[in-house]
Order: sequence, then structure tokens, then C-alpha cells
Amino acid sequence: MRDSVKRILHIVNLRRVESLQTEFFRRDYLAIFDLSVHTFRFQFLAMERNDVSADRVIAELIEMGFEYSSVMGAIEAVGPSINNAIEFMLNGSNGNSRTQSNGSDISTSNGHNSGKTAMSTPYAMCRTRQSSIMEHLPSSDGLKRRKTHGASGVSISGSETLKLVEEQKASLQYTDHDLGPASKLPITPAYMPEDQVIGLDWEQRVNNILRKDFGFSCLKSFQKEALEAWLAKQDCLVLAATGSGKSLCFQIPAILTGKVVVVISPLISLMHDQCLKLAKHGVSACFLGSGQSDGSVEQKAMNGMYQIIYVCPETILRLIGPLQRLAENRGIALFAIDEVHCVSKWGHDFRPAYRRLSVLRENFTASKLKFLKFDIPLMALTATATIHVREDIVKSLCMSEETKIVLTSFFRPNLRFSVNHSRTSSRSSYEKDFRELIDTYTGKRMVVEKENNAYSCGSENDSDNSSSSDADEMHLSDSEDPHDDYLDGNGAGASSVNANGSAASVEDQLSVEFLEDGLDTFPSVNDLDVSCGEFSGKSPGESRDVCGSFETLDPPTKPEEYLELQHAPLERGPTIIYVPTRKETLQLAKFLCSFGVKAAAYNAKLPRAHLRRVHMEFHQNVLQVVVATIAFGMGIDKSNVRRIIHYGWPQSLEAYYQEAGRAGRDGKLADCVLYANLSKIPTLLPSQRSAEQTKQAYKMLSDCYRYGMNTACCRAKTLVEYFGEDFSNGKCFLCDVCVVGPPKMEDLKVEAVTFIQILATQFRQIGYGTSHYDNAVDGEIQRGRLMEKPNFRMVVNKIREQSHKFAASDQLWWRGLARILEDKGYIKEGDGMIRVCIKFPEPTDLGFKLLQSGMEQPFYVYSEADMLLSMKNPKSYSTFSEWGKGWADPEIRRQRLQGKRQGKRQKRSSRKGWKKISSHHQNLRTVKGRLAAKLSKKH
Ligand SMILES: Nc1ncnc2c1ncn2[C@@H]1O[C@H](COP(=O)(O)OP(=O)(O)OP(=O)(O)O)[C@@H](O)[C@H]1O
Ligand SMILES: [Mg+2]
Repeated sequence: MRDSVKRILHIVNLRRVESLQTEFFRRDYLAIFDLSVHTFRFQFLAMERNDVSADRVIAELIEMGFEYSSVMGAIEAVGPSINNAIEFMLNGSNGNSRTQSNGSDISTSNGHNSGKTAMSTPYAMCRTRQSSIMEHLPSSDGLKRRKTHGASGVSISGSETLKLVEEQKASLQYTDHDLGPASKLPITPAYMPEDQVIGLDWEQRVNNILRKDFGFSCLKSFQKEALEAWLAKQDCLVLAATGSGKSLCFQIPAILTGKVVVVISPLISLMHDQCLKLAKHGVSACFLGSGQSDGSVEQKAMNGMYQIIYVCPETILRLIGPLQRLAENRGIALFAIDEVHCVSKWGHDFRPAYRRLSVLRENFTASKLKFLKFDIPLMALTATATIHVREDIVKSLCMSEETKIVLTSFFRPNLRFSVNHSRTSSRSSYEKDFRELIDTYTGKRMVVEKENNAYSCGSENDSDNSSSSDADEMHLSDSEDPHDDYLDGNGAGASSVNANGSAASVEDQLSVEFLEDGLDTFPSVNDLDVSCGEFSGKSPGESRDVCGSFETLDPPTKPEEYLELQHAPLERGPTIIYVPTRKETLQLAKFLCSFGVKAAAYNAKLPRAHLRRVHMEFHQNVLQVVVATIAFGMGIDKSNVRRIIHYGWPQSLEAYYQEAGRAGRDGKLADCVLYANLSKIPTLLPSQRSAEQTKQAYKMLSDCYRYGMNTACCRAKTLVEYFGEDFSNGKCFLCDVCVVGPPKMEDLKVEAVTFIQILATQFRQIGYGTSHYDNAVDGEIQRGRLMEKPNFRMVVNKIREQSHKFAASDQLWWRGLARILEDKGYIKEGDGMIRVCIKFPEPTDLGFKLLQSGMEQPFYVYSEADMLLSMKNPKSYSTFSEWGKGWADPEIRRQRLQGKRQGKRQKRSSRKGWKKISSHHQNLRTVKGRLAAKLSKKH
């Protein structure tokens, strides 16, 4: 008893009681919490004025916490009288006849009792609009039953309270541990103005909880800003770097108010992770996926059993009704939309169901739900939204015009970015690129035994010529069109792996060959083998998060400190390798395992149980490396990930930065390495897109490609400026560009003039005097002329033909120069399409002007990555004229074609040898093959 009273005294301090009195007197009613050491007296005094209008009475009753429908029923039955309505609701509603409750009373301030009634029936308790003080009393506090009647009101003894609490809990299906830290916090009776309950010292209290239950020293300033917006009932868009702690912004409101926070989150794995963490911190949470959910968890959630409910966007659409009831009963403090960039078609992970989340605003407003005093605030959070995407988010979610934007720097000072050229996806590349990683984890130097490469299941991209150098494939042959790489729309389809594999064993499903070269274009929401789950808040002391406080790496101030960091060896923590295809997840994981690295594959088509295990083992530090598609990305919060390796071009800088953001969340140094084939133009992964979205997707891919080609600008600067931030630092001092420095600037005036000159000549030849031709010709002619427009390859061929100096020059190098000229505005894409690399170069007005001026000034530029690559490994070309002449001669042409065919055959037979190693696995690719393999096993 003493404990519980102490606790109550702690909860409701005198100052609040005073302010409450003032507030309620102003409203003509007085509610006093009469607290004494031995009794918990709940005194309810009501003063009624005869002249109050029905509306006012309704408003006051709702303020007290009665349900709107009950109030209306009561007013209809007894007229606009506060006392009568209260009495009616407490004793006479619910279809019962009006009965006088035993010993319950309501006292007026002048001492005249007008039908004494207390909110002492379970029914009354359950009908209160939002959480009441009773709900928050733990049953174990040992309050004794004692009931006091008095002129000034009714006191409910501890044991009665206890009983009520038990009943209340039964109706709400609460359990003690579900209350978590909220049970120790001040509570918000429905009729109490929330700001008063939360109090001005909220920050102090939150910091105490953070220290005690979370192990953090205090709120970060952006977290405080977001919480202030929420306290002011404002919508809020939080844009903060990956790993900065956005989740806490929506978790605190649940802890502070005792109301529920509903969080919309895109992936089950992410919800699962967050629920687990919350449980450790003593906060009860559950998640509801889009699959066939466990009805009981959902029901409990809708009954207000959990402080935080995670829901995927698909599911929330069918939960609007139950959530409205939840808002009425326990109360909803906030709707948080995590990873909100998924709302936008212009973002990198567009998810149609996110777009329909405007239902939250439409259905939870004070104008729609009469029991609400204000619209339930929305809090949208992301680490990767460009300015365009931000505008789209606010508009699509119908966030208010006063939405507070909380913006922090996207810069992560502890991430060391770099880009390396690699052919990727071949055995020889694996050996070269992962040597160091293998050494790190196994502690021994990697020895490649070519004969016994059990891992080396053949890939179409692979050849047995493992020694072939990058240079061999780097240069573009004359017959190779750099744009052949493009896939417009549904080229290489993301094939359905399970379609014919449903009968396959888990072992088969985990084999490289089981998977076609499929792609995970968007991580599947149900990415674990559970569709919902519940997590009770344990007592905070029981298990403490190991990550402790967030020690961020302060940017060094002295040059020697930078030097130290630039070359600092990394701790051994885990690595995530992102690869483009599902097949490669298995292939590369196998490769690493064969050298003793504890690696596992993760992609959307693998068995759910396997994915769950990978998640678990990754978090428990059992796995050293996870090789994943984008399915293992958003929101993953593991503090000690030391390396993020992208093995192949990402589709956008948003996706890249989001995935790179998994690294170094403990604030310590971490590496983010991109291995990409710098001589190849990245392609767009197939996905269903409108024409407009395809354009945008190309734009994003093109920005990503430029990031890889860049040799002169700090990588961190490029990244944060991409998100609209003015990077005042100028340099991160850690990335490869900052460490190695840009290449020497070169005067490429002659090359630039030659390129534009030849382009201009070709345009004149086909009748375009200037770049104003567009207006001069009608559509018909224009279309015809477009066909004649020189494409990039033709221009390079012309340069080789016409300029002896450039006769043996490399297309790859010219591609780099064309990109520079395009970026500087001298040429543009002739057909108005957006591409990763220019296909139909056309001089702009600026380009023509440059030619007219004779380009007196030097043209100093930094060579880009593809240009450097081409120069590093020069290849001797026959001059174009010789090569062309050769093709003109029928005999030479026949010989060349024959040679080409033979070459292809040789290549195929050598591949056959390679495939023999794993012919068994190869056969498993088809249903027939799998059946044959099974049969042969049986015999
Ligand atoms: N105030 C704080 N002080 C110290 N550490 C904190 C604080 N708030 C959050 N953290 C820690 O920061 C880490 C990252 O938090 P969280 O997962 O919320 O990041 P995020 O901003 O949502 O990142 P992402 O954009 O990648 O999802 C967590 O492990 C958490 O423990
Ligand atoms: Mg997050």
C-alpha cells in the first residue's frame, strides 16, 4: 500500500494538482486528486450552471472522458444536464434501467450532492475515452479495499481500485509487463489537458528514462525538435542521417503518454528488429504484417495491449475502423510513417500502399472523430529523400500546412567511401576483390586452388579464363554499342523462382542453381516466416542493449588525425555485401564459405525460415558476412557493421546511401566500398514503371553512374549535396578522392573542339544549321531526321576516320569526354530522352558558340574514371579506315566473320569445360534436370 501510494505521489506532484484545479475551476468543474498516505481518494466535484447549452454539456462530458455515443444517448434521455447525464451514463446507459449506484456520489462544489455517483463501475472505466489513471496502476501494488463516503466526494479504496484495475485489464487484455516504463510515468486521464500532464519537465523525464532504460545520455537535438512538434500537435517530417536515431522520435510519445503509437513500416524484418529492441527496453510492442495474420495479436493490439503497434502499409488500410475505436478507448498518441520515402514515386523504393496512407489524416481528425480534441499528429521519417521527394511526401500524406520539417545533416563523418573498378560477378573478380576480406576473417592468406573450387558454380557471365584482365573487356570494341546494355522495361525479367520449385527441398532452394538470375526490385514486405508477432516489455533491468551510448566519431581537427584515420585498420565487425541478383547472393556466399568465412545469402526468394535465421545470426554476431540483395537493407540497425560492399552498380544514390547507412552505426570507422564495372553503363533493373517513372529511374541511375565516374569531388560531399544539403565541410578527408586526391587537370581543348566540330559538321550535313532546327521542321520531317541523327558511336568513328591523331582512340575515353561536355552544357541528348550516357549527342547553342569563338581558352578538366581506365590500359586499334576497308572487301569480311564464329564456338566449348565442374548443379536449373537428378540418385 505504502509503495503504491508513494508511487502515485511520485506520479502526480503537487504542482500539477494545483494547475489542474485551476484548469477545472475555469471550466466550472473541479476534479481533485485527493492523495494521502493511506488512501487514494478520487474526488470528483461538479458544478453545474443552469444555463449551459447542450453543446457545452456534450463538450464537457467528452472532456471528462466519456464516449461520444454514450454522451449523446444520455443527453437525449435526460436533457442537457451534466449531473443527470453523468448519472445516466454511469448507472443507466448500456441498455440498463437507471439504477442508483451503491454509495457513489457526485458532489457539487457548494456541497450539495445531486445524486452522488463515482466513476467506480467497471463499465464506466471502460467507457472512458482515453487511458485513465486506473489503467496504469499495476495490480501488484497491494492496495487494500477501502471505500470512503464523504460530503466532498467519493474515495475509492486501494482494493476497489485493484478490482477495477483487474476488471479493466481483463477487458483490455493488459498484462503487467505490457505497461513497461509507461507504468512508472505520469499518466494522462482522458479529461486532463495533455500538455499539463506531460509537463514542462518532459525533457528531463525523457532523459532520465533514456539513461536508465536505454543507456543513452540524453535526447539528440533533432529528436527533441521532433518531440516538441508532436507536443504541439504538429505534423512533422524528420529528415536525418541513417543511424541517427529517428526511431526514438516516435517511441518516446508511447512511453510518455501511455497512449498507443502506431508505426507504419515497410518490412517485417525491420518491425521484428524494432519490437525486439523495444522489449529489451521494457516497452511492449507488436507487429502486424500483410500476410494471414495471427488474429489474436491483432485483436490484442486493437484492444490497446501494446504501447507500440507496427503495421505494414497494406494492413493498416483495413484497420481504420479498429484503430478509430482504439483512439477512442486507450488513445493514439501519434501515427509514425517510417521510411517515408517509399511514399514517393520519385524516390527509390516506391511502394503503392504507402501512397494510400493519406487515409490516416482523413480518418483521424477532430472534425471526423468527435472524441478527439485535435487531429492525431503524423510524424514521417526518412534518411533518404531529395527535396522533390520531400514535397511529394507532404502532399501525398495530406500533412498539414504547418508541418514542421526537422532536418539534420545527412553527413556521416565515420564512413569511408570509395569506388573500385571490377568486372564483378566472375570467379576471377571474386578472388581479386575479396582476398582482403577473406584474410580479415580467416586470419590467413587466401590460397586459390583452381581445381577444387567447389563454390565455383558456373555463371553465364563467367568464363574459364580467370586470368583475363579487366583491361581486356574494358575497351569498347567498334561493333559494341555502349547502349546495348539498356533494358527498357521488362527485359531480363525477375523470374519466379518458386513457380516450378515448390516441390524442391530447402537444400535445393538454397542452391545457386535453384535460382534463376532473378532480381529483388523491392524487398518483399513479408520477408520473414512470420506475419505478426508480439513482444512484451521486460523489466528494463533484465536485459540491457549492448550498444550503449552512441559515441560518434567527431571529425578530426588536425591533419595528422585525418592521416591516422585514413589508413586506420577496421575492427573486425560484420560485413554486408550487396549484389544485384539473387543468384549471386548464393554464389558469392558459397565462394566466401569455401575459404572459411562465415557467410550466408539473403534474398527475397529464399525460404523464410532461412531468412529469419540469417537475421538472428547476423544480430548475434554468428555470421561474419551477409551477401544480400536490396531485400536486406532499410532500417537494419546493428551497431558494429564495419563494411558495406556494393558489388555492382546500385540503382540510385538514395538506395546506395540507404544501404551504406547500415555501416558504422556505433559511430566508429566503417568502410563503404562500391565495386562496379566502370567500363560498362549500368542498366535499369526491370520493374513495372510508367513512362514518367522510367524517366526518373534513368535520372537516378545516371546520378549514381556519375558518382562512380567522379574522380575530383569528395564522395561524402557528392552524396549529401545530392540530398540538397550544403556541405560546408567541403571535404570528408576519408574517401578515396580525398585521400588519393584528384588526377592532374588536363587541357582537353583539342579533343573537345574535335568532338563538337565533327558533331556540328554532321548536323550541317543533314540539314541542321543550328540547334534551333526543332522549331524549323514539322514533326514528320523531324522524325525522319532523327533517324539520321548521329549517334555517339558514329561520332567517335568519324573522329577516328578524320583525325589521324585520334585514329586509335578508345570509345571508352570519348564517352567520358562526352559526359563532361554534356555536364558543362556544350552538348545534349538529341532525342530528349534521359539516359545514363548520351546516345544522340547534339551541340547546344553554347557548343556552337564555343566553336565560333575558336575556343581560345584552354579547356582544363579532370579525367573521369572511365577515361583514366582507358588510358591506364591502352589498346592498339587498327585505324578506322583500315578496319572499314576490311569490311568492304567481301573476302576479308568472310574471313572475319568465320573467325568470329570460331571464336564464339571456342568460348562456348571452354565454358562447357567450366560448366562440367558443376553440370549436376546446372541440371538442377530446370524441372526436368531436377527430376533427372533425383532419379539418378535413386538408382
Ligand atoms: N539519443 C540517443 N543517444 C544515443 N544513441 C541513440 C539515441 N537515439 C538513438 N540512438 C541509437 O542510434 C541507433 C540508430 O537508431 P535508429 O535505428 O533509430 O536509426 P535511424 O535514424 O532510424 O536509422 P535508419 O535511417 O537507418 O533507419 C540505435 O541503435 C539507437 O540505439
Ligand atoms: Mg529507422
